[in-house]
Amino acid sequence: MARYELVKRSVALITLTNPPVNALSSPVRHAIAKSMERALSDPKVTAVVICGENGRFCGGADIREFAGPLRGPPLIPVLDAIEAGRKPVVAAIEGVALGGGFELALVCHYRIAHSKARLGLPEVTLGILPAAGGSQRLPRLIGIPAALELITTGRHISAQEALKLGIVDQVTDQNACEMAVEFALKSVGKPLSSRRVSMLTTPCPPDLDALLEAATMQVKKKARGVMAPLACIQAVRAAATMPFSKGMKRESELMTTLFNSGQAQAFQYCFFAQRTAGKWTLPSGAQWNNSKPREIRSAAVIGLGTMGRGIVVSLARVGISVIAVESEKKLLENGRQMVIGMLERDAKRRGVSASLNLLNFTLSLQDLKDVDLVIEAVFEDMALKKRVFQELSKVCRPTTLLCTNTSGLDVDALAGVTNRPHLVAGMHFFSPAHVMKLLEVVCGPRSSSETIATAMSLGKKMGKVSVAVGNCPGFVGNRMLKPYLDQATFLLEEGATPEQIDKALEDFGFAMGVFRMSDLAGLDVGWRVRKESGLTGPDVDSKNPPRRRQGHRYCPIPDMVCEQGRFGQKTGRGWYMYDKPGDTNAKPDPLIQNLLETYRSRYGIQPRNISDQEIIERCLFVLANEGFRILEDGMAARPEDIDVIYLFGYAFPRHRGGPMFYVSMVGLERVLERLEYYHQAHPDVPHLEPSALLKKLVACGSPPVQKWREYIKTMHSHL
Ligand SMILES: CCCCCCCC(=O)CC(=O)SCCNC(=O)CCNC(=O)[C@H](O)C(C)(C)COP(=O)(O)OP(=O)(O)OC[C@H]1O[C@@H](n2cnc3c(N)ncnc32)[C@H](O)[C@@H]1OP(=O)(O)O
Ligand SMILES: NC(=O)C1=CN([C@@H]2O[C@H](COP(=O)(O)OP(=O)(O)OC[C@H]3O[C@@H](n4cnc5c(N)ncnc54)[C@H](O)[C@@H]3O)[C@@H](O)[C@H]2O)C=CC1
Repeated sequence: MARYELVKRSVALITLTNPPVNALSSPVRHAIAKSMERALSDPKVTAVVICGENGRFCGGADIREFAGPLRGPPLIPVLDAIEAGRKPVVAAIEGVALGGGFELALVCHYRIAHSKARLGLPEVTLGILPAAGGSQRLPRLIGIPAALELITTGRHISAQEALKLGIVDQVTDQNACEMAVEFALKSVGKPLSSRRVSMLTTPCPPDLDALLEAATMQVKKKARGVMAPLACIQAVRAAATMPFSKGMKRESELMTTLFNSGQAQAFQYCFFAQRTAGKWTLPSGAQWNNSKPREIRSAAVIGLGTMGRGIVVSLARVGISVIAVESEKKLLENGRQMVIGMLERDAKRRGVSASLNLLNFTLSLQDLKDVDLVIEAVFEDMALKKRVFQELSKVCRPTTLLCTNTSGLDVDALAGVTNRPHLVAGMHFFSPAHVMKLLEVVCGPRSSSETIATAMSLGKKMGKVSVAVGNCPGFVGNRMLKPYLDQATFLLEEGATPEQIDKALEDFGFAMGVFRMSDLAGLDVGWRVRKESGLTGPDVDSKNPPRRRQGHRYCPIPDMVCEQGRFGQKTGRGWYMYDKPGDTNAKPDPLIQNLLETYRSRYGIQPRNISDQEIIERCLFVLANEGFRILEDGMAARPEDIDVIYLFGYAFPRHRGGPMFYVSMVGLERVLERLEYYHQAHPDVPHLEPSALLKKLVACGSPPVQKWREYIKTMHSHL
């Protein structure tokens, strides 16, 4: 787990050998401790270099070990021994030095980094803090403001920035390890006391309290209810106000609190869930590691509306040439201006030049003869989409992949009108498509493994988190959203207000409650869908029986809001009122209060006090209940995929781990019991009826979420 060799006759070279990221697992910590002992006790050795195999210094603690009790030597004494040693130790940083890996570098007396290396303390993103001395050493090395920013955000920095901040001593374009050996030889005999970071005094700014207060306000605003950034600030305060040994004690206490909070488990679950989601499988046995994606050099996007523009930007900025198609000259010109503006702003932000030369705009599908892949993003209208796919089928070469960005229509029905159903799949982006990280890759029953591999790999290339899902109405994300939104409006009928429901969800951790979010997205979108599916509109008999449509409870309040021309932020009125159209500051609107009161009295509904607990349970348990049904139906391969979809597509709070992880933490038995209770109270809401899988899991002793797959295995899978 670490190789020891003597180089240049007097330098002990310790190479961490724990692929893929040289994480500090128990055997690695053990090997470092033993190697250091050997180097310090060998009189031939005058200096030490620590590096990592395969061009990666160290990715930090082995996160998998956090799930169990500590085994092997604890990290802190191993690090302390390096710093205290009487021979100079140089860290040769290539690839990454993250978390415990960065802390390992901080105890070395010198740090040499390769110009492409990235450094950081990402612990906060795992719900913890740098607890192997990082929160105490970094402020001593670079001062409070810079350390505070790095520790509370977990941001990775470049070697150049690390040099500027004084974290590394030298940056090289050459082999960092060889440079470090030369550097180590030159350091022999030089005094080490000023190189021991723990011995430095933290440079303390005069306005320390104000600085920490401002940081506290900032993190509270950015990450509602998340404990780790606040603990990071307290640890940095300790570095500023306490001697090193006391600061270490404080760091350790804060770490223990975070570890026992449940939030750390949720964050760490998210880390692995995100990586698991890329590992797709199809019923044919084809999967991520046995299917080859095609390389996509050119693509076309049809429709330059809200979604199409963002998709064009996502493709062009990773070097794919794009032909963008619209139906009318004016719309094409408008789309062109928008896309160019978006690409230019994006390039400016990233400090690169905009790849405008990759763009072509046309009104004719005939121009798509030679593209490798097409993404259709026209209106959500099956007849229109079928016409487009038939046309594409004729125009594009037979090997071109045809994808649709539909948010819920039958991908296989579209495949069926083409001459290449195996090359058709869904690529469901989220709005705004150039910003949102999620991509649902919809696998139709006839999509080939190469098609899925290509869509997944293209998603990755565009920087998306891609999740393979089955072909059912709404796929995974939107299918689950419907019962969640329904519950929110049922709660309005029963006595709650939009403000109350939003506050409960925001206190839970969502950046925006369901009504504020709907105002942002636009209320007309859902209204159009409801009209098209016959749930509302002039032809629907809304009185007979009232508040029931297509056999189930139906809440017409969202339709009534839309009938008043209130489409959300863009019209300056929605569930809330805004000072002017486009404004984002939502204020409670007395007209909505009136509407709700009139509605309740018309239907003889006695409003009742609804607790925040009921809001959370009804909205989120029903969300997860649909997730269980999706797993039963084989439309998602595992609960982790559902959670990743909700984390990246619907901003589910990360410290709750996603809807499926959240209910597993609440306890499946309790969730089942509450769903049964609510279903009894509202028998006309089928989504409240506990799913068979939830019942099965409870009957099997409520296994942890990572084990659910074993119970789903026997069921029919579309993935
Ligand atoms: C009271 C005292 C207590 C003291 C406690 C001390 C506590 C600490 O010491 C604190 C810590 O370090 S916490 C860990 C901090 N490090 C990180 O957050 C880095 C996590 N990794 C990354 O960012 C990327 O993998 C990275 C940028 C490194 C590489 O990205 P890539 O895209 O190239 O590769 P991935 O697909 O992300 O990863 C490849 C495989 O490696 C697994 N992995 C990565 N980092 C890991 C890590 N740190 N621990 C365990 N497994 C890790 C990853 O899951 C993936 O596995 P497979 O999916 O199975 O291939
Ligand atoms: N808006 C959203 O938040 C999301 C929408 N989607 C899906 O993306 C698709 C597009 O939605 P939006 O961009 O919101 O719609 P949009 O109404 O903003 O844009 C659609 C565009 O397609 C163009 N178009 C229509 N027929 C065309 C044709 N035959 N050839 C070329 N262009 C044509 C229209 O002129 C319009 O500019 C829909 O299937 C929708 O369900 C998916 C995810 C999120």
